[in-house]
Amino acid sequence: MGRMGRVSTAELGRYLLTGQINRQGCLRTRLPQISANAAFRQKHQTRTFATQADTSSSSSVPPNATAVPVVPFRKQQKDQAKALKASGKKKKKNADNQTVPGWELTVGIEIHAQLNTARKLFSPAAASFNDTPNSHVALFDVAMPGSQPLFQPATLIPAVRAALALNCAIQPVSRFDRKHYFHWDQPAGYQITQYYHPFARDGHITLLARDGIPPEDGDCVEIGIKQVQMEQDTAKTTAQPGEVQWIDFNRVGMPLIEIITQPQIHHPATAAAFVRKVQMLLGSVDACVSGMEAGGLRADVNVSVRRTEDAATGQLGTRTEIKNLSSFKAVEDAVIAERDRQIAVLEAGGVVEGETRGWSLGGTETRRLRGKEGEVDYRYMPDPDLGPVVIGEDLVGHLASSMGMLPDAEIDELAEKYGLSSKDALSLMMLDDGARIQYFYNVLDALEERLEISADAGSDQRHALLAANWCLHELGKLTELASDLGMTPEGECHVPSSDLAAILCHLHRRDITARVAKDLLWGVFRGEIAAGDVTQTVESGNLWFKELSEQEYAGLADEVVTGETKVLGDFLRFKQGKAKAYPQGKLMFLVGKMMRAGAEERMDPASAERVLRARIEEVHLPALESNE
Ligand SMILES: Nc1ncnc2c1ncn2[C@@H]1O[C@H](COP(=O)(O)OP(=O)(O)OP(=O)(O)O)[C@@H](O)[C@H]1O
Ligand SMILES: [Mg+2]
Ligand SMILES: [Mg+2]
Repeated sequence: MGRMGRVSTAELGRYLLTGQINRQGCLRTRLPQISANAAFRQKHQTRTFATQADTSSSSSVPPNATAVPVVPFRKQQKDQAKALKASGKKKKKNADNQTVPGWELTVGIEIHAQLNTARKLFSPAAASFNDTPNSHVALFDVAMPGSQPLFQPATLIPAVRAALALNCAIQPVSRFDRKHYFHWDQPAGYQITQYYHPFARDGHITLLARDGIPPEDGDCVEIGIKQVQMEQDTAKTTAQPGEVQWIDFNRVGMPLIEIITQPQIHHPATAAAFVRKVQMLLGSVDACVSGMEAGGLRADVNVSVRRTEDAATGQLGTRTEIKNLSSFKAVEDAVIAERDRQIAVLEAGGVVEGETRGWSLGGTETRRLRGKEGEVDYRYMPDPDLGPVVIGEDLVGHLASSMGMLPDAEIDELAEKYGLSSKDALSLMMLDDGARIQYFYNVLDALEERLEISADAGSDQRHALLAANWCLHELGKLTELASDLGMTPEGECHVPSSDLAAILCHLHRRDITARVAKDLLWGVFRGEIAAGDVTQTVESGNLWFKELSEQEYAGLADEVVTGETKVLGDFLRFKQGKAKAYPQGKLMFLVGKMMRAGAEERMDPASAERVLRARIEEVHLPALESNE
């Protein structure tokens, strides 16, 4: 399809009859599959397990690992950052770059988020992600003459939930307008949107320090939300070499909400924190199931600057808008770059022009896309085919009362109940588009069942903290490689929650060592241990933890201390008050020696450390002193 050309009606007709235009190529790029197995083994020398179920060649690869060939977005970004560094254009660290003396930054954000619905906004075609291109298209979606919009009321459910999570007032009556502009991704030549009569207004969210706002913003900052409106998404286009664009009309007409903030953000990190928090809020009320990484959320940032002494006038500087940012980091980086560009223009005596600009991932500057917003006449007009949207108080009341706990309350609860740091709690909630926390709850349920602990019994929640740490950190290690956990929104992945619970149950009871537990995790992940077979694997591999006795530990401790007079001297100096800090490093050095000297599968590093420390204090130091 040529550049800037509208899709001809004839061509669309051909598509509708045969389903055959531009089917190919709209899929995400597929890179050669990386052998998860080989790379894991290289990186982590872990125990391997013979596959229980069968011995066919594919058995050691996790069931879905082959279906995840895409290089994770995070890794792409890391690579780009690396390349940038290597090219010598080293940037100032963002943390030190939140303010410019003499200038005030103002940012307002528009977020477009795909709603979690079964149908498109005005047609009964399925709203589905990543399906065969052009397979969910109704006549109306491609503006076939004679087709009419059919508002799908069910789309209001996630929309209203989202607006409630953003503390908005739901409007009893809202209306749809046509906003005209011509682009190949929009067959009708206009987008149906609610700009002038949105369904929700006057909201706000509160950003806390833990959300990542910079110290300049204090403990918390409230960002006003001007309005939330429903609108149609455009088709997805993929640029091809030779000025060709591939178009996927599956996305056209998908229901979006646009969230528009007041211009109340004054630091780059706050802009990123805002978008991150909105994503988390929308996910937590099930309004949106796919985040920025998956393209379900896109942000436009509006940036202006003014001299500090002009702040009293109440007049903001001229804004420019940077469209279509697709990561939190891009939001922060683009705001910094645009702020600095505008300041440079003004300091050189120029004027900032209102314009739309673009940003490339990993870039260092924004670039002009088109001129003054005011020059574009969208010719807004009420859509004559659509009546007003009337939202009843009963619906709003029902959705408000069935919404469940919002993220801030949940983070506080995770911290209070299980002793998680709020940083870890936040990470659990953000990972896998919100599915990781569900996985944690699944693991915790299964673990409590095995340990026969009732969910709210007593204050001893060490098992929950253990589960949280594994769901976050040990699972995180599995994904360090360009591989995927295959996490579903229901909180299940290549490591079934019941199997992780089995591993953690044995670990919690000290039936196995942490080392063995980690090996089991890798075994389950690689498919070498079939679902439900954890305990059997421990049994058949004779991996149970038969811990050394106290005497045996003591014997090993004495063995490794022998001849270490210099090291013992450090402990003595501490004992005699000649050194301030306990020589913990030296202690761990000796623990390491102990672990190597004994049978690893029979030793717990914590027990080794405890006995060693006692032996040094009670036996070896007194001996040393009496020798002096
Ligand atoms: N001087 C300013 N500096 C920074 N941000 C501003 C300024 N004036 C307005 N904004 C912000 O710009 C955004 C304007 O978004 P809005 O959707 O209302 O208009 P638009 O950008 O013209 O529309 P669209 O991009 O959807 O066609 C808001 O978030 C608002 O807070
Ligand atoms: Mg807008
Ligand atoms: Mg805008």
